[in-house]
Amino acid sequence: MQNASPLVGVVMGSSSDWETMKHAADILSEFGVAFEARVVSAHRMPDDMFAYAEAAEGRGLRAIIAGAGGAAHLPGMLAAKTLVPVLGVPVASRHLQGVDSLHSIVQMPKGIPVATFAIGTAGAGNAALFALAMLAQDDAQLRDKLAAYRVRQTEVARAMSKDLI
Ligand SMILES: Nc1c(C(=O)O)ncn1[C@@H]1O[C@H](COP(=O)(O)O)[C@@H](O)[C@H]1O
Repeated sequence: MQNASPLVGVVMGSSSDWETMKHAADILSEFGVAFEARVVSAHRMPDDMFAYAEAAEGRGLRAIIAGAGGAAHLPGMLAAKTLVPVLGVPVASRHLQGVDSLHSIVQMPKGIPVATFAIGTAGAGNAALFALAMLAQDDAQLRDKLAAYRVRQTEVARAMSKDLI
């Protein structure tokens, strides 16, 4: 669903974040929600990052999932420049395992919120599920798909017991 007009932007500070962020993209694909994936570094391409944030609402984006590692300023800077909700994903960093990324994203000053998720792939997946839950507020079909996803997940969890003694 990368050709239809995107509803969700999946952005990241570097292509090295894609291993993590593709877990968000995979879930959006699974649910058939149009999205785009872009590298938009606040540090390395600040003007592009500003332009992306400024255009987001007019382009019809309903959520931006932003992943970054280390001094992870991207989600907060995007949030500073747009009213589109920003969902921050701390990417695991080489030396500090993403605790630095988490703290960078979660410690926003009052007034500019970033919804912050867990470090790594679980956070990326949950950010996508959260974006879907927001979109499902006015999309009954999507709501049904989310409900079915939960049912399947429960079945998988229940089946786990059979492998135990
Ligand atoms: N945190 C940021 C930002 C930003 O916040 O603007 N731009 C790049 N980065 C991060 O730098 C890490 C290393 O990047 P490289 O692998 O390209 O050296 C990545 O996790 C990226 O998100």
